[in-house]
Amino acid sequence: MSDTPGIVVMGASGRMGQMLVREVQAHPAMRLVGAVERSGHDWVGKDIGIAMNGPAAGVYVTDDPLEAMAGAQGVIDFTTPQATIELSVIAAQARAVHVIGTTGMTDEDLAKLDAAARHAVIVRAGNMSLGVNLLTQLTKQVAAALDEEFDIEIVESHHRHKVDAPSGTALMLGEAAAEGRGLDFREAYVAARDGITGARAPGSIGFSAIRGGDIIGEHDVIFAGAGERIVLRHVASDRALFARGALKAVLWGQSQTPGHYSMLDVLGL
Ligand SMILES: NC(=O)C1=CN([C@@H]2O[C@H](COP(=O)(O)OP(=O)(O)OC[C@H]3O[C@@H](n4cnc5c(N)ncnc54)[C@H](OP(=O)(O)O)[C@@H]3O)[C@@H](O)[C@H]2O)C=CC1
Ligand SMILES: O=C(O)C1=N[C@H](C(=O)O)C[C@H](O)C1
Repeated sequence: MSDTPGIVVMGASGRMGQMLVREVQAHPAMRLVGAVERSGHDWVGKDIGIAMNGPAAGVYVTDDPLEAMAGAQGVIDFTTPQATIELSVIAAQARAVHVIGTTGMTDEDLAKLDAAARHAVIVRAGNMSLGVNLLTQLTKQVAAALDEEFDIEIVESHHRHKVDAPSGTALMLGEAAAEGRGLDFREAYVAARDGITGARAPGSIGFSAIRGGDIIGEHDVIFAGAGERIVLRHVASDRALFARGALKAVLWGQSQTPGHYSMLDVLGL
């Protein structure tokens, strides 16, 4: 039995899933021990390496997360809210670190994750990159330094396949801005302006979402004042960025006590 943690990748055929499989396989301090896809997916039963048009990996895709988690110390999960919530119960039973990149969670979903995190380590972030997590801190700082004369707007752009809006990253940035300015995020939140909206409400935080092509993920936090504008921007040009953050999180989680953590905890920001 090896000392390196055994890692399961949930949603292994997805855009992030495939990236995660490659990164886990290439990492010297972890082993790929499982790959999960939804029931009915045509990769189920196949060797994950072959399914990804590469050499055999000796790991067969299963639709049974419980089976995949046997002997695993961590699971990395970039899927859907429903799949993530179901998996959180299984990961907690297995006492495995559950790293969650899935976005589009409701408050009810988050409460279920809090419950699972009483028994196991969960690390969840709408964006796993160092750059975006640093940007949340900068956003909080700038929002605190500027008064309400500077309107805060967040613009995000993603590929045509993305199903949720605003993005998880945009919400993280919005929450950081609200915190910096001492606003209640829910009260400040304004999305999807259309028609005769009336003038901008003072103290609001606006969100705009662009969807198209193969954009990996771009975020602007705009502080718009009279005669000047400050724009904080993050551009992701490679999904490996998110996968590497997730790998860092699953290793970090091995030495933590149960709880619901964020990438700020992992990165010490
Ligand atoms: N936090 C971060 O840093 C990042 C977060 N994300 C988020 O990650 C999520 C996934 O993104 P992306 O990879 O682009 O999406 P994809 O649709 O490409 O991948 C999701 C995968 O999950 C699979 N899946 C769905 N239900 C289940 C289930 N019950 N069991 C196992 N697998 C399941 C899907 O299968 P099928 O297609 O057959 O339904 C699909 O293969 C999104 O929420 C996205 O916003 C993305 C990038 C970075
Ligand atoms: O769906 C994506 O692709 C991404 N989702 C995350 C989000 O919702 O912010 C992170 C990244 O921007 C890519």
